[in-house]
Amino acid sequence: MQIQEPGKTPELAPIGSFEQSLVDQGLVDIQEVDPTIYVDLKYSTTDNFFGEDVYQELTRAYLPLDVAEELKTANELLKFDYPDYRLLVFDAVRPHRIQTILWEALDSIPPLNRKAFVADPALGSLHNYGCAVDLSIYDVRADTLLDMGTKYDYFGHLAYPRKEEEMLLSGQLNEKQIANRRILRKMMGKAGFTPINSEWWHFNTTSLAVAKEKYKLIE
Ligand SMILES: C[C@@H](N)C(=O)N[C@H](C)C(=O)O
Ligand SMILES: [Zn+2]
Repeated sequence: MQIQEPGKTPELAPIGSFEQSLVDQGLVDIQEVDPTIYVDLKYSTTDNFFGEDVYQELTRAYLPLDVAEELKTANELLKFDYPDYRLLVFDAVRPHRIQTILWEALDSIPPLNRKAFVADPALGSLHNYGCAVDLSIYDVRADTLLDMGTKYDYFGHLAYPRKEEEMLLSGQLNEKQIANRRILRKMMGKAGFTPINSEWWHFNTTSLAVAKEKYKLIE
């Protein structure tokens, strides 16, 4: 895993024209708002569910300033209660054209079920407005991600927050994994984010209707 460590991004290319266009549209690099947030932008690597770097020139995690500030609040709450823990972001704003690529990559799943894992590009994802973030918790002392019971983008019931009790009873998740997810939900919830039922790593900051009114669709 290649993590962009807080405060230094040596392996990243200088900001290119696409990232500059995000800045021009009012988005900010979240590590400029909070240099203690870690980033491992999975779709900018080949370590993702379809094994391709689809982000290409997008190498940093961007959000609208107000959303980035909410994320900073979540990270501050986390650090206050758990000084060794930091938020680690897997995905932030996601261009709409990439949403289509993700949607089509899962075409073995019928559209009605697929929506639990990837938002239908015909409707749009909150990521396309910078109003959703995918993340976990990194333990800086142990130098590892917390065990959440599945990898990022594990598309199945084991990743479903609403199935945690059932997974615990069947022995597929343990108490510690669920406790770790609860820490993430608690900090994100206090900062104003809402979890979804089907992915422990995904949090929204508003509804799609409000996002469409208030923020720009990133193409
Ligand atoms: C693809 C996955 N990381 C994700 O973010 N899914 C949600 C539902 C989305 O596409 O908005
Ligand atoms: Zn997401």
